[in-house]
Amino acid sequence: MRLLIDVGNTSLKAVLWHNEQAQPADINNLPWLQITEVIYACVGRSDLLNDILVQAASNNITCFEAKVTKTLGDLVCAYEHVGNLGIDRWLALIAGFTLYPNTACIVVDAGTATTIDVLNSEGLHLGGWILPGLDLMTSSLTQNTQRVFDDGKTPFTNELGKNTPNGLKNGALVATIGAIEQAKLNLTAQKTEQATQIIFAGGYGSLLQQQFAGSIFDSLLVMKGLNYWYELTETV
Ligand SMILES: Nc1ncnc2c1ncn2[C@@H]1O[C@H](COP(=O)(O)OP(=O)(O)O)[C@@H](O)[C@H]1O
Ligand SMILES: CC(C)(COP(=O)(O)O)[C@@H](O)C(=O)NCCC(=O)O
Ligand SMILES: [K+]
Repeated sequence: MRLLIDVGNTSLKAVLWHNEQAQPADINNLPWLQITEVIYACVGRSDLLNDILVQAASNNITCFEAKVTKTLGDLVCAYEHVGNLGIDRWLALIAGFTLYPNTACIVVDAGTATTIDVLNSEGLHLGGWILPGLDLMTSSLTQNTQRVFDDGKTPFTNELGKNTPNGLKNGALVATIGAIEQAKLNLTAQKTEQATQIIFAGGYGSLLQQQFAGSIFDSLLVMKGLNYWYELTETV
């Protein structure tokens, strides 16, 4: 059984991977006797991992930290300085490429930040964008203006706003939708014949997925990426 950990900027997520399936993990009560290895990725506070890594060491369990490399199999990273790309983005790309081989993908991870990454059907990462996540978009406006307010109950929809919370929430949503639409243009410019698969992950992934017909939401995308990263890296 593998322990997979993804430390984001809002929360640490952990699952136990066994028989090709994820089970929820209680990080305060881990079944160390059954864990064979720990594989983790961190873009958030690395100190959140200290306790778990100490426990793993005292149980003689090896820990692997996933890192971005220029290539992984046929997948090629767009960044010149690959160490600057968020590992969560790379893992989501690894999962997208593995789950949808020979298919152009737009991978959207909507958490604290919303990242949008474009991958062509050959596995070439063309690049991407980092946007404030939906909550950061709205809070940056309410915190830096006198009169823009949220009421804590208005949902995000794609309609025109007719009051302030509506204008605020919907503005954040359509800005994000617009960026994803813009990402699609980068693939049509590449004359990709096959349809593009849009894949969503992250806390707001499910909400965004509903805006794009034919797209999918995979709450475990980064975890699957961790598993594939480990399997592909070990065999190289
Ligand atoms: N059902 C949900 N579960 C978790 N987070 C959610 C949910 N709906 C919206 N969110 C928002 O998603 C963000 C957290 O997403 P997550 O992918 O865990 O972030 P990160 O990877 O940055 O830690 C927060 O802004 C949170 O308010
Ligand atoms: C963009 C991110 C903050 C997203 O993190 P998250 O919203 O998942 O917490 C993370 O991928 C990151 O720190 N990236 C480094 C910069 C880059 O990817 O270019
Ligand atoms: K993200």
